[in-house]
This record gives sequence, C-alpha cells and structure tokens, in this order.
Amino acid sequence: MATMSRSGYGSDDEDSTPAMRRLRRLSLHLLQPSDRPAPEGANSLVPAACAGRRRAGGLDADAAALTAYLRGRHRATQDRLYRFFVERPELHTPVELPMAAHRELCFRQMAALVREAGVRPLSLMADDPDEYFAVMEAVGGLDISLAVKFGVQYSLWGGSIINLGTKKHREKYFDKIDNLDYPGCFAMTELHHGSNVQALQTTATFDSVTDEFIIDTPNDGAIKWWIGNSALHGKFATVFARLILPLQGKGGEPADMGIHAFIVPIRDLETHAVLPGIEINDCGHKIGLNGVDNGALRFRSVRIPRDNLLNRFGDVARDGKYTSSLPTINKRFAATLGELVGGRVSLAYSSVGILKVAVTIAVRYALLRQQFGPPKQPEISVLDYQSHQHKLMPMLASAYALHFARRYLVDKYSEMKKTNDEDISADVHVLSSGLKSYITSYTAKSISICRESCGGHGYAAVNRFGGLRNDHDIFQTFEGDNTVLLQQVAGDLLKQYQQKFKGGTLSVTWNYLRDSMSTYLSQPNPVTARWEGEDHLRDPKFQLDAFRYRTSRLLHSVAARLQKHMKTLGGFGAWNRCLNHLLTLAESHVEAVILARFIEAVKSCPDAKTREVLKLVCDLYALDRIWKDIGTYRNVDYVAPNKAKAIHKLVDYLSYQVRLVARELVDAFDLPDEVIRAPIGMQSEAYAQYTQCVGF
Ligand SMILES: Cc1cc2nc3c(=O)[nH]c(=O)nc-3n(C[C@H](O)[C@H](O)[C@H](O)COP(=O)(O)OP(=O)(O)OC[C@H]3O[C@@H](n4cnc5c(N)ncnc54)[C@H](O)[C@@H]3O)c2cc1C
Repeated sequence: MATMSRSGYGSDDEDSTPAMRRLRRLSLHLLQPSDRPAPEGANSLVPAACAGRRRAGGLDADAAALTAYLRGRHRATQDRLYRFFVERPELHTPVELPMAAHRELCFRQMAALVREAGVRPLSLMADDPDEYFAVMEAVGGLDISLAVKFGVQYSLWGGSIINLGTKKHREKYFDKIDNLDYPGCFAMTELHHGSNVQALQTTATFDSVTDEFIIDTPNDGAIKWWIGNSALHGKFATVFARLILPLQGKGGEPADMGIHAFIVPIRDLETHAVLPGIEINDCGHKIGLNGVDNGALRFRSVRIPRDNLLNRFGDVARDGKYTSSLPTINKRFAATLGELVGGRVSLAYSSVGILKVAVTIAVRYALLRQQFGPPKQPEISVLDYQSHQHKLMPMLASAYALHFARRYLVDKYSEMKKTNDEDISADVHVLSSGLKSYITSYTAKSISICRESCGGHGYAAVNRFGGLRNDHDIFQTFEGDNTVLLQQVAGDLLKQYQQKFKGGTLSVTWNYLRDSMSTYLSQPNPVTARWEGEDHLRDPKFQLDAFRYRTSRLLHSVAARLQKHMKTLGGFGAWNRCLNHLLTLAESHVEAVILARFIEAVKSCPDAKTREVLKLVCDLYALDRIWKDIGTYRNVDYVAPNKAKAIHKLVDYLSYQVRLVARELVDAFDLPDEVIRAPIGMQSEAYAQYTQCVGF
C-alpha cells in the first residue's frame, strides 16, 4: 500500500478515488493561472532556460543586464566591504550568540570597518550621503545589529554634531567620532515620552555664574530610555533637554526655551568609568538587535560647559541672553527635528535591502522545493502553485518598486544637503517620513510571509527569517513611529491642499495634485470605468491615474470631514475622529509616489529588453495594488464590475509571467551568498549546504 503524504493528497498510486481525482484536477487547474494559453516555452512544469537568462512570454530576462541597471553608484564600495568580511571569519555573527558576546562582537565589527577597512562613515555622510547609505546597507548584510549600532554612532550621534552644532563642535568632535575614538549616543527618548518629543522633561538650566548648563532628570518619567550605545560603549551623549534660563520669564520665573540638544560626556575618556551624577542601567535583552547596547540614563546636576549646547538654531551668550534666527519655540523645534531626517532615510534604505534578502531566499527556495505534481509526472516547484505566486510575485515586484523609490529618496536627500534649499528640505522631510513608514511596514509583513512560504525549513534559524524579522521589526518604531510619521504626511498634504485653494504653489512631490484635483474630483467616466482591455490596464497612464484619483478623493473627503468635526470636537478631536482616513490618505499618496518613480525608472531604462522585463514587474506592482484596494474603486464606480474582474485575472496572469523570470529577477539584486547566508537561499547546492549545516 502506498504511503500517505502529510497533507493527505497521497502519492500518485492513490489517485484512484473520485475525491482524489477531483483534488488532482483542482491542483492542475490551480497551476494554470489564467485560461489563456501559456506562451511557448513558458510551460511552468518544464524549467526553461539557461542560468542567468530566461525567456518568458516573449520576454528575455537577463540578470546581468538588470543588475547593471539596478546597481547603485557605490556597488564597488559594497563589494569591497563584503570581501573584507569574507576574509575575516572571526568577525562573522554566528546564528546563536549570547547577548554580551554579541555586543562585544558588534563593537569589534564596527572598529574593524573603521580602523582596518578604512571606512570613514561620518565623512561620507557629510560629503556623499549616497555612499554612506550604501555602506550602511552592506554592513547590515553582515548583521543588522551592526547596522543599527553604526547608525547610532554616525547617523545619530555624529549627525547631531554635523546638523545641530556649529563650526566649533565640528572641529572638536568630527574626526574623533569618525575614527571611533569617541563612541557616542543620541539620548532623546524618555521613559514617559518617545513620539511626543516636545513633551520631554529633562532640563538643562543655565548657570551664569559658572557659565555652565546643569543637566537634570526631574522625575523617573524623564529617565532617558532605550539609548543605543549607552549601556556599554558610549563616551558621550547628545542629550535632548528643555533649555531653562533662570529669572528670564515674564515675572522673573525661569524661562523655558524649548527642546535643545547638548553634548554630555557620560564616561571617562581614559578609565571608561561612568562620570559622577550619571546613572546608567542596561535596558536588557530585546526581541532582536541584541548586538546593540541600549541603556537608560539618569542625570543628577551634571554640569557641562556652555559650549556644549549644539547651537545652530539657538544660542545662549555668556551673560545668559538667548538668541536665535528662528522666532518661535515651534519653529526652532521643527528646524531641530528637520535636521534629523538622515536617520529615517537610512532606515528606509536598509529596509529595502532586508526585503531583497528575504525575498531572494524565499523565491530561490520556492523554485527548488518540489511538492506534488500531476499523476505519473515529476513533482513541481512550489513556485508553480498559483497561491505561491500570489504570495511572492507581487512582493518581488514591490522590492523593485521600493528599490527605485529609495533611489529617488537618496537623490533628493543628497540634493537637499548640497543646496540647503527650503522647498527641497520640506519635501524630503515628508518624503522620508512617508517612505520610511511605508517601506518598513511592508518589509516587516513580507518577512513573515517569506518565512511561511518556506514551510518548515523557513523556521530554522540558520535560514534567517527569524533573525531578519526580529531585528527589522523595530524599524517600524524607531526614528519615528510609523503611525505618527504617516500623520505628518497627511498633515502636509492637507496643508498643501489648503494652499492650493488659496492660490499657492505645490511642492515638487505633490505637484500632481495640481493637475489631478479638478480632473479627479469630477464623477468617474462611466465609459472608461468599463474598459477592460489588457493594453488599457497595462497603460501606465491608467495605473497612475487610478492611484492619484484615490489620493485626491481621500484628500478631498478628509478635508471636508475635518472641517465638519472641527466645529464640535476642536482640532485635536476632529483629527482623531478622522485618523484612520488620514492614515489611508498618507499611504495612498506614498504609493502614488512609488508608482510614479517606478514608471519613470522603466521609461529611463536604456536597454529595450530589460525595459520590457521591468515594465512587466511594474505592471504587476500597480495592478496588484489596485486590486488590493478594489473596494475603494468599486465604491465610487471608478472601476465597473467587469473591469474589476479583468484586473484580478490580469494580476494572476502577470504573477505567473513574473514567476517565469523570478530567478533572474532575484539574481539581479546581486546579493552574494555571504550576504544571503541562508542555506536554502543559496544560488546552488542549497540542499547540500543545508544538510552540511546540521552536520551531515
Ligand atoms: C531597540 C530600540 C532602540 C532605540 N534607540 C534609541 C536611541 O538610540 N535614542 C533614542 O532617543 N531613542 C531610541 N529608541 C526609542 C524610539 O525612538 C522610540 O521607542 C520611538 O520613538 C517610539 O516612541 P515610544 O516607544 O514612546 O512609543 P509611543 O509614542 O508611546 O507609541 C506607542 C504606540 O502608540 C501609538 N501612538 C503614539 N502616538 C500616537 C498618535 N499621535 N496617533 C496615533 N497613535 C499613536 C504608536 O503608533 C504606538 O503604537 C529606541 C527604541 C528601541 C526599541
């Protein structure tokens, strides 16, 4: 008697009962993603092509040509770092590692990068942010803890000196931060306040007699919490505190000048002992990122020189007089936080890198893994199941979409740093909030889907999904909680919307609203709402119009709702009443930006064959998103029932088409096996590498 498989489908010999035959027919049906004939040479049961190049439905996918187009300007730097680490196995992070050893290793990895590989991260951040982000991505390929530790040292501690300080601070600290002589922290968050930075309670009171600031933690809620690099390695911290000027209030009471940043030495430079008045405790074991030493700090009358105020946006003179080029506390606060966008850009960038790793492992494994098949024929790859294509192919398309979006973000950020242009800065602030939020949420969800799509072997720690998921998860929260950041995007859209009606101009990223509002706010055209031809659905104009239509409607309707609720609930209450609507608006806008960049990237691709492949991937990204939100489009009759059905069918068909070139598409990410590391995600001999891993 034949053995039963675990799913109960049975072996081929058992294909004799009517129920079993029905199941067989069903599984065969599921292999045909649409009722159109499969293109020649594209029978999913017969692997088609030679390595690195594959034809699908007339498309010619060449991984090398795709790589050439995707490659960032600084891929050579990344390669150099990968090679550096390959040659230094003692710096590799093992799968199992106690917290203390992991933290020590992380510091050694960072020191090796700086002192042996000769990387100068802070100089890169100041001179060529694009290269800095590429380095961040490469070190994240080694260990995400390392990337975060690196980010704390350079984007945050170093970034605070560059962006919030002045020449005297640069001269004193820049080189020593760059070469790691001065490991430091960024101490903003407190036990009671993370997102609401304006409510921080730590104080920095000016003492005009000694010409010092006195840093205090007034209550336990003000203990600085989660501060990276502080539990073990940091020598300094940039502490965010309320600047208090005694006797300068209207009635002679202390004047609170709002949140400012101060350099506070926390450990002795020679002995590394914690300095007097400072108490540091360890935040302990975390869900992930245990290579980073997060700590909690309490200050008791800690005195620092007046010069330690990072005084770019506000200063205190020797006589205690406060000066600032910005007129109000709110403006100074916005300017201060506005300078910290680099951290968000870096997280968005790294998150795309992590998504590529996860999707590469899942797709390679899905191509390799075979389960079930038609009677008396070989088993098929699990990626030939429509359900699997549905899970992974839109995700692969999204990885491409987000790749081009992050490129745009970094270009804009670099432009902002070069020009200091106010409009570009405003744009980058909102763009980085939106993309950081959207990308990190998407990657977090996708890693879990990838794990699940690899079945039991996806659960082995060595195959990485657990580590990736746990280490990446907090990307959704730090550098601005995603829900809070999306509200900034919504707030900005509303501001622009109001300005538009007052005759103002729109910033670059939102430009489309100018054209779209009048078009999109008229009733949907009942004729085009029924168009269902493939050419129409795959026309970028239709796709982009649909995305922008959705944003415009959401914006228009939420503006009206806010106005209505404002009368009874006030601004705060009205905002809260419309909050989910506002978040949907922000996400919708971010998706429209992403699609626009993807379409642009397809158009600009110089190689016709590569362009065709990218167009296929872009179509899948766009139509999958429209299908996922089809209820919205149906509700307003933007899409008639026949069109909705056609979109659904086309998404399945495009997923199938993308599946046919999936290997080339993940190979094109050009991630070396040392970065992938999961045995099941290796380019060759995956099973052999996996069995070796457990000792065979
Ligand atoms: C591993 C790790 C490392 C960190 N490193 C540092 C560091 O080096 N330096 C530093 O200063 N900080 C650091 N942080 C702190 C981090 O920046 C904060 O956790 C983050 O800003 C969120 O703040 P919170 O934890 O207070 O969350 P909260 O703001 O309390 O949020 C809790 C929940 O409430 C929701 N929420 C809050 N406000 C709103 C709102 N207005 N509307 C709707 N929902 C809302 C959020 O979405 C969230 O789900 C780190 C945190 C972790 C976990």
